[in-house]
Amino acid sequence: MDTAVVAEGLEKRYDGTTALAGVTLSVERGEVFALIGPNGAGKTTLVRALTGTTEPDSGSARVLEAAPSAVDRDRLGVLPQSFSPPDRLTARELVAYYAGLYDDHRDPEAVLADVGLANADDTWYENLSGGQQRRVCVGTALVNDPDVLFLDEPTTGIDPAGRRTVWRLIEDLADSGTTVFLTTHDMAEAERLADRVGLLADGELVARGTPAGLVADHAGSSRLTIETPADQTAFEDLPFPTATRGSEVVVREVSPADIGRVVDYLEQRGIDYSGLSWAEPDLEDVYLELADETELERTDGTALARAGETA
Ligand SMILES: Nc1ncnc2c1ncn2[C@@H]1O[C@H](COP(=O)(O)OP(=O)(O)OP(=O)(O)O)[C@@H](O)[C@H]1O
Repeated sequence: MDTAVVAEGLEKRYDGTTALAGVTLSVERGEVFALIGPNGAGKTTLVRALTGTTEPDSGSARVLEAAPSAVDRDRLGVLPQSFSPPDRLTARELVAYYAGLYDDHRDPEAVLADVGLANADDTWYENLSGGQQRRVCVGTALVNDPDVLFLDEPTTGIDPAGRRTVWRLIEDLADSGTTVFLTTHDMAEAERLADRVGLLADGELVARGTPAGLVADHAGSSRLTIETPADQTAFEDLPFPTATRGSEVVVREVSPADIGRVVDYLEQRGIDYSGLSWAEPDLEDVYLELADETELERTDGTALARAGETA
């Protein structure tokens, strides 16, 4: 398979902040690649470096075998994280306007219908809801039927049904051969859409792989979560590993067939519980395993800073 997007050793610093600390990755043609990671990890900076809207300090990027700023614009679609089209154009006028910027483009009416805006197409952009505005923006990014589409948090602010509309749209584009590079905080979105996922933390790509591969490598086993005032010691005779997490006890390596055994154990020992839930590990567990430390450091830091302020 040919490569559509390549980053080699990309570094970018802003004053004292390292946004990208040497990122190397490649995305094959027709692949959907999802970039996940905490706030401030460098995702938008990486998208900007790959689309030619920021210059890296070092390293290089290629899209469709060209430097990002030299890619044929007809072949590239970009939805930036912050995108403010003119407020006093209707959804229909906006999509038609962006269509007019390209030699070849899709039918704007069909694009509006695809993003679920066929009924709001005569409303000024400024009067659309946040989610409707984001749908218009998604429409403008793909109106030229690009070969490579960068979507920086495409479904932020879009309601659950609308999110599924956008997901189906992305799936259809991928089925027709479009390469999609997506950033998202929605693990269900990454897991559903992506062939491969990359996890960026502090400007470094700390893990990459298929969603299933990442889950197998980093997310641990299935778990039964029990809401209970009892702690782990009440569970020590269970033949499964357990851990106390706040007001819950988490029992690991429990298959669906074992749930009955655990419930019998609770009943026989008279252990109080108010809820039970069983879950397979998923991409969210991968994220929590690999990126949670960044959050803990950050929140600890904030708490300490606050303590210092009030002391
Ligand atoms: N133009 C800029 N000037 C100064 N610092 C910047 C600039 N752009 C990004 N940064 C910093 O670089 C780091 C990475 O930011 P970036 O926006 O790439 O993160 P992100 O992963 O996209 O975050 P989010 O999930 O919140 O969108 C942050 O610390 C941010 O403050």
